[in-house]
Amino acid sequence: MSDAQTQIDETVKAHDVVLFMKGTKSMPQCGFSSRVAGVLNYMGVEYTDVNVLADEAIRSGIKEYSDWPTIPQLYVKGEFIGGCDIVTEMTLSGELDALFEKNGVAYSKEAADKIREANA
Ligand SMILES: N[C@@H](CCC(=O)N[C@@H](CS)C(=O)NCC(=O)O)C(=O)O
Repeated sequence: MSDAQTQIDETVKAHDVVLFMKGTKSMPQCGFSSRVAGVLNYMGVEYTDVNVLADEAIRSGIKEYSDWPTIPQLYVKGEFIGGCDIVTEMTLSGELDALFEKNGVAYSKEAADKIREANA
């Protein structure tokens, strides 16, 4: 594995929830990243953010790692979950709640319900 692949692999295995994004969770620099970070922030999920704009090798490396062409990318327990569209759909369908519950990731169900109510 290249250095970037090793670094990515170690990061997603060391933290329960990791979001590769443009910018940071407190200052996203792209609407798609902002949306996923916003959902996780609102749901009170503890997660590690990796700013791909800070490292070109990670920006290209994460696409190779997941075989997914875009950023953001959400990982739970080392597994690639999806980007903005998938995470949005999973939030609205309740699949994200189920995924967090299955993996013992703490989140606010009340906040998730509020997102669903607002988008009903
Ligand atoms: N439909 C995508 C939207 C994300 C997207 O299109 N990201 C683009 C623009 S931020 C991207 O990562 N392009 C490759 C790059 O900038 O390296 C999703 O669901 O996440």
